[in-house]
Amino acid sequence: MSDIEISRRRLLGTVGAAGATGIALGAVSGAAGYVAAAGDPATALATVGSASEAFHGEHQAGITTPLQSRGHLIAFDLAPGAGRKEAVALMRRWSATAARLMAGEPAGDGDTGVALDAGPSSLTLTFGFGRTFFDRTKLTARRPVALDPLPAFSSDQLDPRRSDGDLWVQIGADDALVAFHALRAVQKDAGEAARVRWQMNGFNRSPGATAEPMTARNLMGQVDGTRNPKPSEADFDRRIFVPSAGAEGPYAWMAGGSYAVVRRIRMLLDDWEKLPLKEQEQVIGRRKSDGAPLTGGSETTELDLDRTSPDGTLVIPANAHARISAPEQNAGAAMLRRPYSYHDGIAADGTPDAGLLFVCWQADPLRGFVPVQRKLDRGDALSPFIRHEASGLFAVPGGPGSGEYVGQRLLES
Ligand SMILES: C=CC1=C(C)c2cc3[nH]c(cc4nc(cc5[nH]c(cc1n2)c(C)c5CCC(=O)O)C(CCC(=O)O)=C4C)c(C)c3C=C
Ligand SMILES: [Fe+2]
Repeated sequence: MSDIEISRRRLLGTVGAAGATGIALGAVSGAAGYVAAAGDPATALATVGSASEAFHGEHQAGITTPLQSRGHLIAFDLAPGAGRKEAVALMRRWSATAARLMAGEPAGDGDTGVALDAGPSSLTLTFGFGRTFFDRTKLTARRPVALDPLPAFSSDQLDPRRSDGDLWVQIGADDALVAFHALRAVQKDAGEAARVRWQMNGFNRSPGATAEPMTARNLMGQVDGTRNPKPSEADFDRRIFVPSAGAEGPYAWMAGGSYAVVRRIRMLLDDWEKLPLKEQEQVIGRRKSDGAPLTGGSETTELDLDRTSPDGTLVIPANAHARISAPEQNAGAAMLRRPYSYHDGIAADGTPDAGLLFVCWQADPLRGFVPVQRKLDRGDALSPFIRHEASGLFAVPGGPGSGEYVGQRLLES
């Protein structure tokens, strides 16, 4: 066992016990620590590092996991000459690394030490296969129809170099160093087998930044995620995950899996921020302050899509984003949105290169992203303020069982 392994294991053991008594991680690692009484908001801050997500299970982690504060999305292409054999070895390496890192252990020999002193911090690594992966590995017969290319949308301005890819990895963590540590480990594990095609880095609010857990805000300042399907809802699994029951035939390997649509959506913030508050609210159909529908109530109140003002106009405009994207307006089409914000500095034209790394999950993109985006593309009031710049669609297999690696049921079928 390396020195790094010993010190991280020891630390985690201590934090596990400390979490129960409310002692901050900082106190354990020797930084300026404090003792918080149970129920004190400071207790929540103290537990950020010690929270962990399971690597094994029916579904991969990072789908229903609450939004983490840091994210990296990376697509890889298999190297020239690499095929199924190299893909198997790579998925084995990535899975072993993910299992270790998510448990708060070092990556193995040659660990960079970047995550030393930190707990797992809700780290997740989620792996997916793009359409081109199946040709490269001669598994075309096992490629699901759901991976057919997304249709072109009239407002798309997609950069092919930052789109698609053979393999996709989503990394999320509630600590920037823990996320970066995992990113480097994944890149190193790729070795000679795969090359980075594109990488995007994102963020969300840090846990503990608000007095109580709240729906996230995006860089336009809107409360974003209110009407996401909830795991407690009866139809959640059916909407988000490929059913396990009766899964057989060439696509049985996707049982318990999900399809991720990834869109890098630039926000034209200089234009948006000039728009008066009232007009911003009309664009979405919800209040900016608390996310409540313009028809009243609180964030979770149902939208009253039929309500009109005394002058006869709809209170939630016909082209409001929340109206157009609602499942009731799209034959029930729904998806789990799990985005990260991004900011890559100032573009050549002097405007912020910032927006949303929109990631959404569904059992079938044709009953999730595609019909909703078709509708939005035709008349969403938000369209003048956003630009879709990159796109990807990935088949994300179910979670690995004990002793399995991610994608084993595809690669060894
Ligand atoms: C095709 C799918 C969608 C894209 C692309 C999209 C981009 C996008 N959305 C916002 C901000 C908000 N979206 C909201 C709701 C909402 N959006 C979609 C789909 C896409 N959004 C759905 C399915 C829903 C839920 C509709 C419903 O069930 O009623 C909201 C309102 C609050 C909420 O429910 O989350 C906001 C705000 C931005 C800024 C954006 C691109 C940058
Ligand atoms: Fe939206």
